[in-house]
Amino acid sequence: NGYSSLQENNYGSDDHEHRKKLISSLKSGFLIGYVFSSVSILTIFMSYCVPWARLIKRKGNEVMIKQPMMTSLMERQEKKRKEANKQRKRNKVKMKTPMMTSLMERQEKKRKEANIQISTSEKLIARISLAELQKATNSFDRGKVIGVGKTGTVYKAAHHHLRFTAVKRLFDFQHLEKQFLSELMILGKFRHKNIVPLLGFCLESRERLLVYQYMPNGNLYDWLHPVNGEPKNLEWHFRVNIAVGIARGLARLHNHNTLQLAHLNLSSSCILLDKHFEPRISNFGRAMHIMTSNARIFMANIEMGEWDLTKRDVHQLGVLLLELITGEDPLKNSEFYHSLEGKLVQNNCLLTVSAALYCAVDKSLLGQGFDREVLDFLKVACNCIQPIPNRRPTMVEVYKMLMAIKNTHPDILG
Ligand SMILES: Nc1ncnc2c1ncn2[C@@H]1O[C@H](COP(=O)(O)OP(=O)(O)OP(=O)(O)O)[C@@H](O)[C@H]1O
Repeated sequence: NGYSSLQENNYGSDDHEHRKKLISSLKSGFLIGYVFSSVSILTIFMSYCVPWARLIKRKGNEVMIKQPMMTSLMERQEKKRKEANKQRKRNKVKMKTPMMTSLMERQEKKRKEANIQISTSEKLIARISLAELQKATNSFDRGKVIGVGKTGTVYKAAHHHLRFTAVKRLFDFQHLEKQFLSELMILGKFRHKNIVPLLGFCLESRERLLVYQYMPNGNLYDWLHPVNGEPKNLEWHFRVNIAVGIARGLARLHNHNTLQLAHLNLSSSCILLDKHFEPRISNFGRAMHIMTSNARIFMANIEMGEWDLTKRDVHQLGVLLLELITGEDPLKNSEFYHSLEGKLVQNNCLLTVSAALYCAVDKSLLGQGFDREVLDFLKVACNCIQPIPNRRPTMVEVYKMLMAIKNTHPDILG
């Protein structure tokens, strides 16, 4: 039992020793395992995370580097695009500018000039309201129409203070603005017994109206060429007086001290007759300043005689004198006037031509004791229509020649 208990004791201490060793080896193994696995996990973690981190960092850096480059590049491109757009616009403007600007400038200049002319005219001629003219013409009643011209319709208007006037309502103001202003400026300045008096004007929205003194005997054309052959006898002394009056009015126009003008649109239809058959020249829409036009022509080095505007008026008056004495309508019988001019060129002899022409004279004028004057009148007319302008007399000379004829019988008209 003792041996067995000793053996048991020996065996018991060995077992204890062995267990201790086992535990310590287990502990160290466990520690090593723990350390190893921790290191492994850390290594694995590092091996994954660090490259990512680096990549992110690099990318971040790249972005940070790229960003300013990109931005400046884009900015430059944007700037270039804007610059190109601006340049394109500038080119467009450059292409348009000379034409557009000059057109706009001219329109603006015209508008300013028109305004100045209107305000100048306002000082000379009364401005009348459209409402008043509507009232005076019964709202432009057709029954009040006394004539229709190329530029407008003329109405007889009744006013309480002016009695009767002739109101000319222009058709299309945009195209006729120049004529309107021309009439205003000229008739505002010229007051003469042989020029139609302009009493007022109206300028409202699109309406342009001119108000003249009413001429009860209408126009000369209607007297010389009656409609439907209605006999309208215009006696010799009336015809002479009309011729003298027209020449007087034109001479005044050509020789005014501040404003010399050529009419350039003379015909029997623009000669109005007042109640005493005194002629009044109308239609100044085409009139021109002589000095300005002559100066321009002189600078262009063109022979003055050919272009002297006053000589055109003299020619037109010559045709009118022939119309007065022959009764031939220049609009319907242009052949008569052409053949007459042809004869003048061929013969250059007024007496022969006048003798031939004498046959064409209105028969009602002959055999009344004025045949000599009728012949002299014809000579004046032929002188005025000379084909070479320099050979035509001046308007003052025409006036004097006609006055001499009239004065042969001064008692006729008093
Ligand atoms: N002040 C007036 N008094 C009386 N009748 C007038 C007056 N003004 C014009 N008339 C009449 O109206 C007609 C037309 O006149 P207007 O001046 O418009 O005609 P026009 O001679 O053809 O001129 P335009 O070419 O400028 O139109 C004249 O022929 C005349 O019979």
